[in-house]
Amino acid sequence: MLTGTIRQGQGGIYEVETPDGVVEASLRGRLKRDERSGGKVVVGDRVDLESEASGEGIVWAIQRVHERTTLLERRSPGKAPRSKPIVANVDQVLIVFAAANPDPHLRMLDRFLVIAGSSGIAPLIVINKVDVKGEAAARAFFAPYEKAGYRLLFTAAKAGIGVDELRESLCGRLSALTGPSGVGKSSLLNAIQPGLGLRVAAISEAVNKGKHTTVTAQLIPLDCGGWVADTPGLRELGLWEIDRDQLQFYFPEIERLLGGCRYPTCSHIHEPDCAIRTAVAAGELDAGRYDSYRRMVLGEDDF
Ligand SMILES: Nc1nc2c(ncn2[C@@H]2O[C@H](COP(=O)(O)OP(=O)(O)OP(=O)(O)O)[C@@H](O)[C@H]2O)c(=O)[nH]1
Ligand SMILES: [Zn+2]
Repeated sequence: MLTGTIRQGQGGIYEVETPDGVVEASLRGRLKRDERSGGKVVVGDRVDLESEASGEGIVWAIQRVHERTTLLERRSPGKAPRSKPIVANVDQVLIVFAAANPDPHLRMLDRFLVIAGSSGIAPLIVINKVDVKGEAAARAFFAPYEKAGYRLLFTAAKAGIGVDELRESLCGRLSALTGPSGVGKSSLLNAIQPGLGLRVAAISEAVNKGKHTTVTAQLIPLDCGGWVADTPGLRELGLWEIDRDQLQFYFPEIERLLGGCRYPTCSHIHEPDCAIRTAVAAGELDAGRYDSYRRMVLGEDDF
């Protein structure tokens, strides 16, 4: 028996990374029936394999899926909301934005942070292209995020700023990568490990060409151990639905103030004596972050 990690899966055949190398495996028995009824084995899943002799030599069968630590799912809105699992066992979500070129869209960053938070996965915010306007300016601009308690890394892919630190954060872990187009995701990955960005870009390209129904997430192995997952589904932000009354828990700086409002069921939108709105008025809570919260609660955060 072998234990491994699913790196890729298509048409019922899974590529599994094991201590003995990468093998191909397929589902057997109960797992196969589960698959038909909607239960899914996804990229990142840890699985037990058993070998079966066949005419073509040894074939591997997936016998058991280990319990998942986390699961990134895409939740589609609609009358019958469906959730589609994308990647299992992600340790951190890397959210890459540029300090400039393109200018950062903070309301979009907030949306990414809520998705990570609601999935129970630690986000790591990477601010790239700090060479354009300087690192000090970038740090000042993103100060509300540091204050909220998020971890930020400031990088410049070409100048090599922050690249070693980023590599260190990735080694030995399974990281999901996301962020808008043109912020330098591929450039950063190439700086970490030559050729890495190219592999990820090839996946994104297939997705952008509208083939995303057949392209699933893939784990790309790192030389230093661990993987980067390019998760096409994570980019389709409009399709993620988050329970509105849960949103307050995914803004850490709002969550810390909970309990201070007059009404225990306060939505922090219109009620009197709201601790959150009081903090915004006093300049203690970032007005932009609150605006994101408000728009998400009211369903006005489409972009
Ligand atoms: N000044 C500066 N330019 C950068 C930096 N990193 C990347 N770029 C440039 O920004 C542009 C976009 O970089 P990519 O690495 O392709 O960005 P991406 O996020 O992978 O873009 P998509 O593939 O569209 O998602 C390229 O012209 C890069 O040369 C940086 O740190 N500083
Ligand atoms: Zn309130």
